[in-house]
Amino acid sequence: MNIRGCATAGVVAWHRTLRKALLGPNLPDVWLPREHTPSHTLSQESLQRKSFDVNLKFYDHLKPLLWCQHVLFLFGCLRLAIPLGANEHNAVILEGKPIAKEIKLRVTDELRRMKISIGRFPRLSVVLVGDRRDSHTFIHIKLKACNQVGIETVVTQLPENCAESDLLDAVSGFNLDPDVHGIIVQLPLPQHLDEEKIINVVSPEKDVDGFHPLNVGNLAIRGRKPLFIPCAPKGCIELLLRHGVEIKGKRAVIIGRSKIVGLPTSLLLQRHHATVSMLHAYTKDPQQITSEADIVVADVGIPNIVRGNWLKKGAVVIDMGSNQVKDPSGHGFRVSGDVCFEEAVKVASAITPVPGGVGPVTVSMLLSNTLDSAKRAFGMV
Ligand SMILES: NC(=O)C1=CN([C@@H]2O[C@H](COP(=O)(O)OP(=O)(O)OC[C@H]3O[C@@H](n4cnc5c(N)ncnc54)[C@H](OP(=O)(O)O)[C@@H]3O)[C@@H](O)[C@H]2O)C=CC1
Ligand SMILES: Nc1nc(=O)c2c([nH]1)NC[C@@H]1CN(c3ccc(C(=O)N[C@@H](CCC(=O)O)C(=O)O)cc3)C=[N+]21
Repeated sequence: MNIRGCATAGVVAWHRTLRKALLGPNLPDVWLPREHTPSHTLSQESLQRKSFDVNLKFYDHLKPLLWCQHVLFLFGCLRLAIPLGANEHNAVILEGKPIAKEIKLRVTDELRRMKISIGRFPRLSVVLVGDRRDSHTFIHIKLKACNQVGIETVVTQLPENCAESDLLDAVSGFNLDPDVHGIIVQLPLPQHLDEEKIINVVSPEKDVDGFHPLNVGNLAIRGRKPLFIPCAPKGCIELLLRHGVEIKGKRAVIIGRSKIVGLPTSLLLQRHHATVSMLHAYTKDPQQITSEADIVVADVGIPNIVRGNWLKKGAVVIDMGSNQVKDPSGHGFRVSGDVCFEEAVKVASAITPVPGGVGPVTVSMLLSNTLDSAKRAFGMV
């Protein structure tokens, strides 16, 4: 596949008053029966209409000037002659940072009240095996966020070649510790360790990643409620809902079927009554299938694999990719999404940026899950 380099374009941030979303620190119920499923106000059509309205207003202002067809013609020629700049597109930019900020404030406030009322606070234990650059980056981001809101953290770092029993012992220790409310084992693990075995050992009550089979199973089956929903998929849905993107009845394509993102995102989108297709490494003609989707979620781990010509005009694009790539300048690394932003932004009606899209919301969901876990442990729910 031809994957062209595609730098993330600088874009005008689009801010919209944040509506109270359905998923947040208090995890309101998304498992309502069909008649109660909220319909969201800003559909894709209206997202498109919104940008169209902006264009109309722009031309309204120009109307007095465009007093004859000659001027119009001249303007048209000029317009065509100037190459489209990075900001001249119609897609709404689905910013994640303001959402993450708001969730963090709510978590901070709840934690403050928790400390005042019972003098206790949540603690998150993080287990890191090996020395992967990206794992270090992700853990640094999570620890920083915990520190900002007042969640205590404990990090256990094991060497790349550690024995499976060392890792199992570390997790079991955290399971037994009543002062630990959340446990994450950073993935991926080195090849010699059995990922599924480790995940099975994490107590489902402390599984703030939502990867334990009990939590995944309860997410998968209609009418059941998991203790935790995985953070990135929860962030994806939160972002869609807060930006008023209608999910019900829409065709969603998820590229990637990982347990961290793709699979649970498909389950959540189905909970919200989307019709979901899953694409993976063996899918034939992913471009054709993706081009039929109203909502596209990219979770592949390959920079810029999703090109502009994969997308239906007006699709909503959620780029979950967070790939560290060497900076073209030769100095250090930068983060790149799975979607070629520069191309997609011209076709989509709304798109998440990388960085600053789903990533920060994912991290705020980890804080929210840890808070929920502590509340359950303290009998506050
Ligand atoms: N923003 C966020 O909050 C988060 C971002 N991420 C990012 O998401 C990306 C993916 O991570 P993760 O889910 O852990 O990755 P995995 O490697 O676990 O999964 C990748 C998926 O992509 C599929 N795939 C691989 N190549 C192709 C292809 N050519 N066409 C279609 N599908 C393909 C694989 O298919 P198959 O199953 O057949 O192998 C697999 O299902 C990374 O960039 C990661 O950093 C991850 C978590 C959170
Ligand atoms: N047990 C486990 N749980 C995870 O949740 C988990 C994991 N393992 N392994 C790896 C993936 C990846 N992941 C991300 C988290 C935050 C950003 C994030 O905040 N990204 C920033 C940029 C980050 C950067 O600068 O590199 C952004 O998009 O703005 C991205 C990706 C969680 N994961």
